Amino acid sequence: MSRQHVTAEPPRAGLSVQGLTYRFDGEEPLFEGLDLEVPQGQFVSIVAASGMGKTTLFRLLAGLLQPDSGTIKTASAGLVHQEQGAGRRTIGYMPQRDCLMPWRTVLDNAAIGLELAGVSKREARRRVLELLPELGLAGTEAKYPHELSGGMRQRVSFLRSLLAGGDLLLLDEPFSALDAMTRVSMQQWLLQVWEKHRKTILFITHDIDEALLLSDQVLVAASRPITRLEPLEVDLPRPRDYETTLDERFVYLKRQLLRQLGRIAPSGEGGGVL
Ligand SMILES: Nc1ncnc2c1ncn2[C@@H]1O[C@H](COP(=O)(O)OP(=O)(O)OP(=O)(O)O)[C@@H](O)[C@H]1O
Repeated sequence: MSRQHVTAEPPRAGLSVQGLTYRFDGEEPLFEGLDLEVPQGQFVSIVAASGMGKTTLFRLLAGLLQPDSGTIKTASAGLVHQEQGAGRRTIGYMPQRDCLMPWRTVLDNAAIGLELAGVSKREARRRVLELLPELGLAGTEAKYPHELSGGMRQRVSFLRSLLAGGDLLLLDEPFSALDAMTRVSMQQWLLQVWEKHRKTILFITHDIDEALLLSDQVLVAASRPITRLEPLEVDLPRPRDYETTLDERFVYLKRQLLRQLGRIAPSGEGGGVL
């Protein structure tokens, strides 16, 4: 993309949040006047300490909770919390645990988001079968969740969100329950899938290396209530793979990010996972 083009046409927002304020009944506020803009097709991660409200933010974005005030818009859905049905259908929400239904096969688990959005069972199954090989799930369509590894279950869960989410995917610590080796291979897998589909992704993680490896931008929440998210641009070239984590630039960005997080972690704590 040329510089001139970027100047003339700023990227369209995949997600635009303005003035978001929310508190649970009788609790301290979690968000106060929060603005958040995610350009369409970007991969953006949110890193924050436990209990700051990341999952609550996703539930607000998905339309599962109603903000006290503020607006939430996606590229095609318009106002999420006012056009509830339409808003929910265009956002794919992948929670921490895979939530696959044990009595449904891979095919039917992956297809359910489309079916709930009104797509016929036949068409939903066709779309799932088309994507299974690309997602490393060829030949698993008739299997049940208990017959799959943890990584495979997360791939099925991701596929369900990918198919259901028109233009925005919310991924809430999708790899946190996986062992270290599987986690690394799932990160590489997600990079490849995302580079092909280029959906707008908002990704929650406690893992700094994971955030830097995957993202175009990392957002840091430094204080509670969250009034702003401090951005760090991750200008590492793509395609990326695990070797990217050894680049000098990666290490530089990691230092920057740790500094930003220093505001919420005691100084001297330089670990990779919050
Ligand atoms: N239904 C609820 N009613 C009241 N308080 C809640 C409810 N759900 C969450 N909370 C509180 O809101 C705060 C934020 O919770 P949330 O799960 O969004 O945090 P988080 O940043 O995702 O945490 P973690 O990283 O540990 O998953 C916590 O203090 C939590 O106890």
